[in-house]
Amino acid sequence: MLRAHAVEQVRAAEAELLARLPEGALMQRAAAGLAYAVLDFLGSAYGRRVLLLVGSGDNGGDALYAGATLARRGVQVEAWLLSSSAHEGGVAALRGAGGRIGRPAPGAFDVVVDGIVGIGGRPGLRPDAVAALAHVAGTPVVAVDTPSGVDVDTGEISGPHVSADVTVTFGTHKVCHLVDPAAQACGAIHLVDIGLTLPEPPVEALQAADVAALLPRPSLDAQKYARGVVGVRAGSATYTGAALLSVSGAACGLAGMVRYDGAPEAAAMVRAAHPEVVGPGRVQAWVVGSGSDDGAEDALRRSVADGVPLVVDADALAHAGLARGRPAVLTPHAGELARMLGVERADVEARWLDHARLAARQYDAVVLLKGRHTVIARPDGHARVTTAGTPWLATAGAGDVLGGLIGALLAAGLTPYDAASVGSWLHGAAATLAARRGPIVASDVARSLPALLGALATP
Ligand SMILES: NC(=O)C1=CN([C@@H]2O[C@H](COP(=O)(O)OP(=O)(O)OC[C@H]3O[C@@H](n4cnc5c(N)ncnc54)[C@H](OP(=O)(O)O)[C@@H]3O)[C@@H](O)[C@H]2O)[C@@H](O)CC1
Ligand SMILES: [K+]
Repeated sequence: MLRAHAVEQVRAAEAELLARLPEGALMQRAAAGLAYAVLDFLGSAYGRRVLLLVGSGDNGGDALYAGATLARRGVQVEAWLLSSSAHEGGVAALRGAGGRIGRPAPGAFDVVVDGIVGIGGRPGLRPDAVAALAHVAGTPVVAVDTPSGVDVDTGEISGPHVSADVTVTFGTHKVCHLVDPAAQACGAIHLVDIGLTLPEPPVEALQAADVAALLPRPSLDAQKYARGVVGVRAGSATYTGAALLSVSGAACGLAGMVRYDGAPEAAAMVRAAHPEVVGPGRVQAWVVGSGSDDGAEDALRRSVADGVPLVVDADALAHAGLARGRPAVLTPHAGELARMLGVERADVEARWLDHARLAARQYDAVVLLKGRHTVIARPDGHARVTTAGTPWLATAGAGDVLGGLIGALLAAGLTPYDAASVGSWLHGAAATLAARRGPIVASDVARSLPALLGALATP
């Protein structure tokens, strides 16, 4: 599990460790990891030029000590101090190693190291930092701990900030490394272990091993009903494709049986494409809403009346209040969530985590907010972020496949929170697998699921 902690938790863990270590030891660990990450990025040391942008705190200290290590390896290191004060030990170390302090000499740099602010920074950048970044625009950036200027605990961006190619962080991930839009400003993330002992994090991201451990597997004496029956109430005479795609996600093999309950035109197409799918009857989970047109409210009412877990998607989200307090996963994109909360879409896109949590609380259900990094929030505020995926997944009908897949996981007995986060991860990973062969459409995602599940050792 990839865990993202709050600054307050990191500070407490740091204090506990600092009390047991010689002075400066923790910063040396961080700086050593940073120096090797920069060397790795450069690919060689001798004759390369690195500019450190240094703020007043320990974030700048990390950059300066790492700069000293790089200078000793033959890198030409210059440090541009952006504040009237800078970490004294770090400045002395860089000078001692032959680094230069002051405004940068003319000529191009191979890398800029952003040591302006880390977890002690307030969102936004001061004018000096903005001017310094403009001066080196176009040079690759390695950010120390966090890209300066982003809001570390929320992933929000409210002013100028650094956009990094790599972010080297210490001890644990922070929320801004996972949650957009800040996560997009991090580039690739490299975690350096510095020995912190941390409590449960507020945000986490499932990894392949977590997904494999949570996947439902048939028992030795399995029978189809016990493995779970998932029912799909999606699609209509007008939107037959939504029925097919939702069923293709549900028919991933993770539940024992799929039932389809919808318009005869759609049902005929579903039967032709998926002969194993049967008609309406008892189910352990319902998937409701995609392409349901004006039948969405009725479909959701009937599904809620069954008392089983639900996936509420698309047209049914306008009636999501019917599912309040039920074991349910609501799967809006930003526009749908904005309508559910009565806010602007731009507000949701500026504050993903906050809005996903707000909706989860308000609807008393798990909310899966679809985006580049999908956020899954529980009513108690705990959240997971899906980092598996590919930009090719931004394609019509992909959400239908996701709804069906989550429904299968619910029917198989996963909690709504696990079903949503495992389903979202599988969906992203299946799309990534499919996109190896070229551009994809939604049905390619469903078609890639068996190979992905096989690789995760399902049987
Ligand atoms: N925790 C750990 O385990 C470890 C932490 N380590 C490292 O320490 C870092 C945290 O260091 P930190 O606490 O000194 O804070 P930091 O981020 O350098 O900011 C400091 C000062 O910046 C200023 N400032 C604020 N906002 C600003 C802005 N927008 N733009 C410009 N300036 C701004 C403000 O001072 P002011 O100028 O307002 O007086 C503030 O006090 C952490 O990210 C990691 O790199 C590792 O070495 C070892 C393990
Ligand atoms: K930084």
